[in-house]
Amino acid sequence: MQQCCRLVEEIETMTSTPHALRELGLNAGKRARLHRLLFGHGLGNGTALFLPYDQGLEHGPRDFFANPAASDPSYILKLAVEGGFNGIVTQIGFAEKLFWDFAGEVPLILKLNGKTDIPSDARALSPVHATVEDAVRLGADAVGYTLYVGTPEQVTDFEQYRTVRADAQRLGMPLIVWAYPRGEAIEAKGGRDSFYAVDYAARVASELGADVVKVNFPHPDKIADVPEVYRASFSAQAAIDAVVRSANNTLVLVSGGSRQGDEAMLEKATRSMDAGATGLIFGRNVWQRPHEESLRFVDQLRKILAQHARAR
Ligand SMILES: O=P(O)(O)OC[C@H]1O[C@](O)(COP(=O)(O)O)[C@@H](O)[C@@H]1O
Repeated sequence: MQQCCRLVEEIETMTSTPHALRELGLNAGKRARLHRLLFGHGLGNGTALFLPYDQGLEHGPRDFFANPAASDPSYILKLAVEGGFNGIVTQIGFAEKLFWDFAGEVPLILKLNGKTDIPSDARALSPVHATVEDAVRLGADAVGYTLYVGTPEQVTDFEQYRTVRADAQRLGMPLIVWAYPRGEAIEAKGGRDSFYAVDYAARVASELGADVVKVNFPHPDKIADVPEVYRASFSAQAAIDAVVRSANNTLVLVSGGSRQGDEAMLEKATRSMDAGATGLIFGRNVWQRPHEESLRFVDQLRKILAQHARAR
């Protein structure tokens, strides 16, 4: 019994240490761009608030029903500038045709792959349709790649990812991996939001050389993989702490997900930053509401980030 309590205590005191940028072993280009993203925009304190805008591809126009104005990318760009975001994530189409209007005002993260949700997720694979060279040409400060961890297409995904990673390394472009567990095998092990799946995906991204990993917040009740001895004290905070630890020297961004109440989102944000995450990447929870309300919500998120400055 005593031994068990000691183990629980030891794990609980292994708090996640946020890494300083200079400790990450990045090449000069990656470090310069990440520095610009984290210290030259947003609050400029090393934390980040990113605005993802690829849901029109990933989910379809239904995501804009709650706030039809948000289907216009110019509306979102304006929101990103007014909200003081560290960057906006778009696919190549909007980056090519619309971004020039706001060039330099808000950093671009070019998403290199993406898919629709029309076919089932059982064999999910996100095809690449833009290159790291496109990102350089468009003045982007990072690229994004969705890696579906656990699907039968994982082998192809890893091969595709290898080329992107090598290009990003060569061109000094920070690589943000959307580490998303998917497929039947994952469902059988507790589901895409289980602790097992999210924690494993964070580790995979880190081992495969991601500079930044984007994860969903793990569901604290889905903890099948947590050793019995630790289970009784397992909490939402312990779950996200462990995920940040698994990401190791890869910076962590926590995803928003579908629209929830503000209280739940602010709690998720606080827990993530307390765990050592670098920042948040919230889309639908920001723009599926009227403009002024979006800005008020962003302001609350910024207050949380302001309390969690990170080292250079
Ligand atoms: O695969 P999912 O969970 O349906 O969601 C994917 C979407 O979520 C994001 O990763 C984050 O955006 P949200 O904050 O709107 O969830 C988007 O980049 C992407 O379009």
